[in-house]
Amino acid sequence: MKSFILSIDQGTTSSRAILFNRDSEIVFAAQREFTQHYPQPGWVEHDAEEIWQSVQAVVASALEGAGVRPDQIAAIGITNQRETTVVWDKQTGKPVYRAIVWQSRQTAPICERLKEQGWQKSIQEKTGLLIDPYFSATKIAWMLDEVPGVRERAEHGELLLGTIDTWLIWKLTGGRVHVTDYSNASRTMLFDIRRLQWDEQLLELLRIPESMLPQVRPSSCVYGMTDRALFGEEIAIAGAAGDQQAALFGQACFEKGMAKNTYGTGCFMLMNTGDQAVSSKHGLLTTIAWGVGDRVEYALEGSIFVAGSAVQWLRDGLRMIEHAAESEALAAGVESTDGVYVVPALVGLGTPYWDSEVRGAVFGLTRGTTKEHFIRATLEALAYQTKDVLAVMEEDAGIALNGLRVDGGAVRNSFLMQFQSDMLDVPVDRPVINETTALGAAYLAGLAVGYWADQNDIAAQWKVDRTFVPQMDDAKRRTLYDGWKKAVHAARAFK
Ligand SMILES: Nc1ncnc2c1ncn2[C@@H]1O[C@H](COP(=O)(O)OP(=O)(O)O)[C@@H](O)[C@H]1O
Ligand SMILES: O=P(O)(O)OC[C@H](O)CO
Repeated sequence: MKSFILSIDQGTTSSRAILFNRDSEIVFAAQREFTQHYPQPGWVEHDAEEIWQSVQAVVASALEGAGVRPDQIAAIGITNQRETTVVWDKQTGKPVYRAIVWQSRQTAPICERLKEQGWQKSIQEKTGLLIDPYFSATKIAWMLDEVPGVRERAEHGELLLGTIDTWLIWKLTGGRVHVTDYSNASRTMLFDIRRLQWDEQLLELLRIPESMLPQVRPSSCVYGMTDRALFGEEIAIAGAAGDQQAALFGQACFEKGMAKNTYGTGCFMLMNTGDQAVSSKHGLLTTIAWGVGDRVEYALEGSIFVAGSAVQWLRDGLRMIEHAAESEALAAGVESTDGVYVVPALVGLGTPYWDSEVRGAVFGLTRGTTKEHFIRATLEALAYQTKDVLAVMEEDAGIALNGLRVDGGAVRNSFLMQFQSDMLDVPVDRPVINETTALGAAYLAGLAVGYWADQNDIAAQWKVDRTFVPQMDDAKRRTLYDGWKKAVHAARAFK
């Protein structure tokens, strides 16, 4: 039996390769950042070739660092920044343009046009998504329409498209396999999440030739073998999922009603809704969680744009702290925020407000306000935003949460986690392994090749590091949260 699973986590700012053993322990992790391109205000692009090079480099470092040979790897799992899209030439393997990143707003005019034409309802019914430049569909349309020669080449069947999972699998297999998984397909705004197929009407609407599209497969299955030239060995690529869905899997949220929240740059909260694709009335996204075997499961997703990045802003913009970790002791050093609220709407607000015009605001300042109050109010804002999302999620799903599993860089902050539990009035579970995204991809790959027996085997491996239990009384919780609601309302009025 081979000893390790190699997980490739291709994120927005860095690529990571992590080797896991059968006890879900990290054997070795390697990470490399790559270039962010901002060709115009609001545009974000990546060089897909540089991404591929960064992935090769971290895989090589992980194998070398761990002293592991390729023949000791049972399978590779891939997880990726979602929605980011690449179009490339089938013959040469060269991208026709840089990858357009999920954050990029260059397709806002296309989205406005689709909204004006009345497509919102039908697009939400088919894809579970809202019309927004965030998703892949309009990024593809933009490349076809704006990059000279691309439409013609696409119509001649010379070009392929894909999200980052697709690009990496294509590269890893030496250009032999063009696939994606259900979870990534469900972020394109081209995939019918109930019929489980590309939607002909949306392809026609955006004039995207079908020949460019990858085949959609389950998230746990052998997509192909790596090109022998890469590792001198063929290794099965056996798992793929978008990073937030992979984190849900890595947190073993397998039962309907289980949820996780990832506190990174932003926050992404996902709740497993089982085999039901629940439609949201409050700005949540309905998305495919994963396909394992012949079963597809769904999730509701809420997006908070600014979370850990608010702490970065305290550090780099306001220079109130030198390291993110200092925020914890400073916040805990005061009894309360003394009535201060920070609304960190630095790039607008996501779920449930979807207000791209609102900007950050601070309320309740007095002569007595200190840096500590300000820092505490910023951290508390992460917890309030999460409560905003959870409130609509519980309503849309008709499920009351009885615990939240957390991960991501900011969960190291125990003050924040305790306040989160107090605000939600549910226990918050921080697991031993914080790299749940990579772990989820490893699990998906491991399941496909029999490295782990089944999901029960995996669920039994999930271990809690610390559970934060609610300690705040109801009246205080209500008063604090009412203040937050008022602050958001006032911030939105200032436009
Ligand atoms: N102790 C801490 N308290 C609060 N925020 C933190 C702490 N440590 C890290 N962060 C925040 O977590 C984020 C990094 O988390 P990570 O999961 O690596 O994010 P991403 O994957 O989005 O790059 C940063 O925005 C950082 O400010
Ligand atoms: O790369 P991350 O961790 O910032 O995640 C990006 C999300 O997948 C975008 O939808």
